[in-house]
Amino acid sequence: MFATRQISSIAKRAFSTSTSSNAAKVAVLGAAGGIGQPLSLLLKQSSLISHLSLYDIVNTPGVAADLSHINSNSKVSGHVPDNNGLKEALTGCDIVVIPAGVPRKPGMTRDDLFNTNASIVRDLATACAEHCPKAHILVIANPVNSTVPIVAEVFKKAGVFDPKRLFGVTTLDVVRASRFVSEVKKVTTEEAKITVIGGHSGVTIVPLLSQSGHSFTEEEVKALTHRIQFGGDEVVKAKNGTGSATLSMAFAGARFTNSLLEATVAGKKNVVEPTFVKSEIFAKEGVEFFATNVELGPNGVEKIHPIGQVNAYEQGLIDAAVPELKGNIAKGKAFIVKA
Ligand SMILES: NC(=O)c1ccc[n+]([C@@H]2O[C@H](COP(=O)([O-])OP(=O)(O)OC[C@H]3O[C@@H](n4cnc5c(N)ncnc54)[C@H](O)[C@@H]3O)[C@@H](O)[C@H]2O)c1
Ligand SMILES: O=C(O)C[C@H](O)C(=O)O
Repeated sequence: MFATRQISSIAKRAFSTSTSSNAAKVAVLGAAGGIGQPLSLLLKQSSLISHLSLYDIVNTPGVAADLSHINSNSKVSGHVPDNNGLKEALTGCDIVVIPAGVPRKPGMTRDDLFNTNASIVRDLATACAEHCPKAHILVIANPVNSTVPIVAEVFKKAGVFDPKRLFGVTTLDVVRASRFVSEVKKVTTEEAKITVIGGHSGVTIVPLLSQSGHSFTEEEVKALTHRIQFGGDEVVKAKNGTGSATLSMAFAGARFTNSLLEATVAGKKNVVEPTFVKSEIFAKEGVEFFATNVELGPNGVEKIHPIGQVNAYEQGLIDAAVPELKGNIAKGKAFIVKA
């Protein structure tokens, strides 16, 4: 009893209270986890964040206390479920990033996480729809191809869905693609900007190497494509049962969040990031969400870039991705619509 009360009072405490009006309240849900902690550390460095609100079912008071000693200007608060912790974490939020959920172990697909993560994401989305219906929602929790439709359906049910403000975070795929291509072509990562479209799992991850400006042998294309599509498996295998990518994901999640902050808070123009959003590109094929490069603006999605020119090999990859994506999206949607 004493311990619970003590945790609650610490949990509600906000630290380092300097704020700026030209900055946003950003919540990280799952903030005490493998991604959540380094992501929160990276976001603590942003001058475009006035309040970093950390929520998890455990341990956020400690994470918040620790981060609050960093002398950047944002306030940090830590919240757990006690005493309306989720409501407090979310109220007034401009951006909510969701890495809450279980990660893969070797031998699992991302879809194998659905049974656990679908309800976690549904419940967090329900709270967002109630307490910060206008916030931009950035979904990291896997399987992204299904969890993004879950958030959409929850927001639709609550009558607050704005497709311009819902993003599946696929940034790690382009981060990996850039790194892997830079190694093969012996160029800097700035010289290896790779467009990746589709979704975020296996064959739904479609790198468009032909648009990179580099030339590749057929073997290089096949090897790079496979490595980009299954890069997550490399990390899962190397971590040997202790989780999946956390540090590179924190880097990628911070990159996307910072780009959105630049577009929404700082008014920067021509901010483009790849992301899995509601899109017309394959809507006729029944694919409601699709990742392409997206221009971000003050209200979130400003302009969805077309796929552009692809070669026959890439067209084959797209043809394999579309039916898989359709099934993943339908599964997420059905989880809410029939509930
Ligand atoms: N989109 C991507 O590119 C990408 C990349 C890497 C990992 N992921 C996914 O991100 C998720 C998290 O990975 P991780 O390595 O950080 O896992 P983790 O287990 O280290 O951390 C997850 C955190 O979520 C918390 N949590 C669980 N249920 C919660 C709830 N209802 N409310 C709030 N918090 C809750 C846990 O307490 C834990 O701290 C996984 O689903 C993983 O597959 C996605
Ligand atoms: O591979 C995973 O399960 C985590 C993540 O989706 C990744 O791409 O690293």
